[in-house]
Amino acid sequence: MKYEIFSSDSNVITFSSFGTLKTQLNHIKHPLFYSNCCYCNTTQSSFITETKATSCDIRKTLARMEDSIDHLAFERNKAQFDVDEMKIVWAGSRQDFELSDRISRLVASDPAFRKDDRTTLGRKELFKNTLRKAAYAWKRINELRLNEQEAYKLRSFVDQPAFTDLHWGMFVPAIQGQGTDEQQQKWLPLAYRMQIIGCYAQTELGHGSNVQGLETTATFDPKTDEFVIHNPTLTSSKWWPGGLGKISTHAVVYARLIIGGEDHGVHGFIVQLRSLDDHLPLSGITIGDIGMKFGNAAYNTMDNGVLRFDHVRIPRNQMLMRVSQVTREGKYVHSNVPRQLVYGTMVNVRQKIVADASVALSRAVCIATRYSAVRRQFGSHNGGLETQVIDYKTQQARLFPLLASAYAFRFVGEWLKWLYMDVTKRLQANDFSTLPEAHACTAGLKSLTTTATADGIEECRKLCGGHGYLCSSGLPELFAVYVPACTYEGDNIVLLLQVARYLMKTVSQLGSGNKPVGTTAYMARVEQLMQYHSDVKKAEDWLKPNVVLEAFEARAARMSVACAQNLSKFTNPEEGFQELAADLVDAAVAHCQLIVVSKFIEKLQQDIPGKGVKKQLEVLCSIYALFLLHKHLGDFLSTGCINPKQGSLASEQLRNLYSQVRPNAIALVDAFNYTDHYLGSILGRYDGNVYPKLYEEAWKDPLNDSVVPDGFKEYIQPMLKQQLRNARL
Ligand SMILES: Cc1cc2nc3c(=O)[nH]c(=O)nc-3n(C[C@H](O)[C@H](O)[C@H](O)COP(=O)(O)OP(=O)(O)OC[C@H]3O[C@@H](n4cnc5c(N)ncnc54)[C@H](O)[C@@H]3O)c2cc1C
Repeated sequence: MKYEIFSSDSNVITFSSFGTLKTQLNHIKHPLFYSNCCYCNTTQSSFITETKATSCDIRKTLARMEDSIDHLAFERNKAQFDVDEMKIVWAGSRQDFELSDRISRLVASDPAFRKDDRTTLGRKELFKNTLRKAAYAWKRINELRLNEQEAYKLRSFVDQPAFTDLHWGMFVPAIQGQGTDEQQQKWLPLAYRMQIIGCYAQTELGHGSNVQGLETTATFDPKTDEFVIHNPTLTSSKWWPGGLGKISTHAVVYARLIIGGEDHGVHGFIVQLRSLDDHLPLSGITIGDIGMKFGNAAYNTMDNGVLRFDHVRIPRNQMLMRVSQVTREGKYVHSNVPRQLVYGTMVNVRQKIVADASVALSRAVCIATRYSAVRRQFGSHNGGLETQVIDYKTQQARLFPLLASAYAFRFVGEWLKWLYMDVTKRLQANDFSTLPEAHACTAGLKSLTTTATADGIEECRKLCGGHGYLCSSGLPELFAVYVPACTYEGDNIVLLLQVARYLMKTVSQLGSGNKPVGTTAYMARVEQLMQYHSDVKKAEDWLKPNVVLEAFEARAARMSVACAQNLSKFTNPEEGFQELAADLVDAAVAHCQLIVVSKFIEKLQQDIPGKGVKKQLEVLCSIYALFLLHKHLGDFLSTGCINPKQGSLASEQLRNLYSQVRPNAIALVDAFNYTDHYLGSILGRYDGNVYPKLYEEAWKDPLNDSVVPDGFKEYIQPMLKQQLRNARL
């Protein structure tokens, strides 16, 4: 089909494949199309209009029209549920939805937050661009008088890691959690107004996971009533803290407290690093950035830093003294505030990481799902359309479990937020009974969700074929920014080993009257779970929440019990723990997967309004659980929880579920309500107008600034002309 427009400058503009032109003409009501538009009234195969507009006007108008076409409308029309209601479920509440929606649009519509050229910037330019955005964001936060939650949202939608993340996310909470009332009164108002900027300096060149191995010292000098902060070795240099390299004026520095030659272990100290006037490092301090990190742009917007102290003195009252104190006389005393309070802060930080995992995974899934509906490969008959790649069963089997995981992580994150509030309330009432379990549970969920998200983003990149590898797909940068989440705030394996220790302790106490609590409560039924055999007889049986839950409980309990039995064979339990570490990690993963599955099921027991919304969530919940069962079939079979036939029935059911998700896939990712700005992906554009935009984007690359590249004359021409021997290389 061919469409022609004759313009006043006698140009004929020809267009093909304008299937939706007619509806668009009615919608746009551009004066250009009011007269002589025979296409609107006839069914003939060409569209001819004469107009006084110039060809340039027409091209622009048609480009605008093209932009207003929703290429995914036919997919959206297939949805069997109320997307607006799902948006509210995803956001947590109507209020949360409205807040997110408002702030994300505010950021998206402000050209100062543009980020489409970010991956082509050099490090210095990129860093300056980050500083400008951070300062502008802070200005807008103040101008608009945003509250804490709104300000947090604004910073996240700006979507560019910056020193402010550490200031608000680590420095402020460290003082809130570990500072005395007096210290909080002194430092927090300065931090809240950003009159000082802080970071969290724990990790050293030689030690990260093993915090007790830190070497920086803080030696008390009773003569001057000061601590002397010092780095005795190269490996004791602080290394990694975000915001430290170039920006922070202050840091919470973790160092070994030494009094009268006695080592009292690692404590936190507030240390000023740079002058508040000229930003130069204070005397005795060496400080800088640790260098480029993985990926283009990505986390290179952050100044992760190196820091060394050469006998730097700070007043005694800058040790964070909520839990333990050093008196004027140099006595080390514990306050009456319990040490476990520190774990409360950790629970808070980790629950935020779990919430962030669902956001990062859902962004990647949104991009891959939309693009999979746009992309067509093979399957054309008689010149018809090729198959959308989302219709390939292999694509569905890779993509839909990730979609389900994004929802699963969203709900477990929501539950963790509740858990943190519950723990806080209990701590205030001096009830520490649930703290170890909450601590193990958040450590495990941090590990599980960040690992699955990092792997999931990479899978989404592959799901987008070659174009997924382009920076303009948004996926390489998303991956590069996200992947260190597997390492910071606790290496994921080290965390799983902590969970395993907690599980072994729980198993060892079974029958002792110490009842397992919270997420380990199922262990109380260990005898029953050891006898369990699934009674699944047909594929649909796997849709029953209780059937799934019992299988997951039995698998987790049996893996823990097996580890405990194997451990008991070792005379030295620590040696046994090291030897069996890989099995222990598997047991911890099984336990954490059970938590996610059970929290998804619990969510479905709530009243969820909106046409078809609950049904969709039920499908996703079953996909999440059965996908895990399929992936870890070896665990379920070797522990004897299910038999091979039941395993293949689960796979059969999974295939059915994928078919049920297919018509709803686009609407399910629309429910995340991400703006195109936030997604930052041409492949994931809401309107699905992928190809023209990819084409346009290519020409914006700095390499295309000139037709003949810089360097041609010196290096390529001599090669072509066989003159390399004389060339100055
Ligand atoms: C982007 C980024 C930002 C960061 N920001 C900050 C910050 O703001 N402030 C800060 O203080 N730090 C920060 N860090 C540091 C981070 O917290 C540490 O890197 C992290 O704690 C891991 O410690 P590590 O690097 O020493 O790893 P290691 O512990 O050396 O890990 C190396 C390997 O050994 C394994 N391993 C270690 N111990 C064990 C064990 N007991 N059993 C089995 N395997 C083990 C690990 O699984 C891993 O595979 C940041 C790191 C990154 C990457």
